[in-house]
Order: sequence, then C-alpha cells, then structure tokens
Amino acid sequence: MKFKIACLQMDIAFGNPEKNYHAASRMIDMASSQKPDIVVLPELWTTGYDLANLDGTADEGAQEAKVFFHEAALKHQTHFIGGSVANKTEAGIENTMLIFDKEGEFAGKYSKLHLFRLMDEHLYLAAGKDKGLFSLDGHKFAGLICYDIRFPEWVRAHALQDVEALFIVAEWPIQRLEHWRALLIARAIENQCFVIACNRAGADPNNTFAGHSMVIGPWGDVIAEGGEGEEILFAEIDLDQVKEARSKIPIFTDRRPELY
Ligand SMILES: NC(=O)CCC(=O)C(=O)O
Repeated sequence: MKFKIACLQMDIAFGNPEKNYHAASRMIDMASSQKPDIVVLPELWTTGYDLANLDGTADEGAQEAKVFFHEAALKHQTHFIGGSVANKTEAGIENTMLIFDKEGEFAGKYSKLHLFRLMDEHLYLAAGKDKGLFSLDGHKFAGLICYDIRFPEWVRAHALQDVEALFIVAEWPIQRLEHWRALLIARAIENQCFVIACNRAGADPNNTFAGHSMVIGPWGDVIAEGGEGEEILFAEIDLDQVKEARSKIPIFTDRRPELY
C-alpha cells in the first residue's frame, strides 16, 4: 500500500498557541492541494519550548488539539499525526502526540517517554507511559518524539510488534543536525522500516532548529529531505518495501535474544 505524506516543517511562535493554530491551519490547507494521505506536524507545535509558561498555555486534556484534528481530518479526509502538544493531565504536563484517522476518529496517543534534560524537560514535563502503537488503514505504525530516537531499544520494541513505519516529531536544534540525520537513517536500516520525521524550523530564545525533516526507506535511502526553513515536505512511501527488505536480510529471524 502506498501513502502520500506531507510533513509540515513549520516555524513555531514561542508561547503563542493562537498564532500557531492559525499557522498550522494555513499549512494544512496548502498541503491539502496535493491530497496527502497522512499529514505530520512537529513536536510542541502549539507552544514551542516556552516550558516556564506552560501552566498558562498547556491544553487541558489536549481537548483543543483534539477538536482541531477531528475537524481538520474530516475537512481534508486525511490522517493526522498531530505532532505533539503540551497536555495538562493529572500526572502533570505531558508532551503528547495525537493521532486522528481520516474519518476524524481518535486513533491513538503517545506521551514522550524520555525527557530531554538539556532542554529542561525534566523540570517542567511529566514522562509518559504509552506504547505509542497505532493503526491506520490496517497498517501498524509507531509514534516517537525527538530525543526518543537516541534509544534504539525502545524503537526495536516497536519493530518487534511488526510496525512498518515510525513517525517521529521533533524540535531538534541545528547544532546536532548530523546526529539527527545519522540516528534517523540508522533507525530505518536496523529496523527495516520507513522513518517519517517532521522537525520544526525557525528559532526560539534558546535554540535555532534544524528543519531537515526526512522521509527514509527501509534500506536507509533518503526519499525526501527538507531544507532549514519553513516548508511542506511531500513524499510517497510504498509499504511493500518493508516486506521486501525484511525477507532479503531476515534480521528478525536471525536475532539471538537469548544471548542479549
Ligand atoms: N526536543 C528534543 O527532544 C531534542 C532532542 C535533541 O536535541 C537531542 O540531541 O537528542
């Protein structure tokens, strides 16, 4: 099965959800002219990393974001991997990805598991406990958020559940661009699956972000890659390539988990 993907590599206004909702709507309308099957947004796209003010700007139960994606999915008949939003829960503020299918139905959520200390996440955010697995059109996928890509054992756990594509949403700074590219390509090759990674563009008071959203095939081939600025990255993926790669080099059969 083929899917046409649109990654919204948006600039994000610091601590300004209203402005960011407008910007996202505008980009979704633009992306829709190419009739994508799946639209992907970046990490914390409603607030950016204005963590100190999340008490005032976080979305209670992610309700506003849920209504937004429900309506956008119905309007454009497109699946949404809704980046992530600051989600006020009983456990604290989580960094939560929402998935909506093209009928506007809630299809899953994932709250970031690994908090990134270098950007103070551990001071303001609560770590999630979700698995992050979901299905769209009968295919199994997983969601990951930014720093998660440094944990190959977490990504492997998804691959062992027959996931065919990993959707990664991020606010990854420019100074570690080469880590971003190398880690994404490695996660695709070692798990023999597609990697669809949507990063933000622009800057906030503390960081300039890398852009370079990427769509990578199960052989590690870079199908599409963004530049540094705001843009919509389009790519088509063919999930049959996952079976092909896994049957040519059967690493899932050849693993020796009893020894490691
Ligand atoms: N938002 C993040 O999780 C950033 C992760 C990052 O920059 C890294 O190097 O890892």
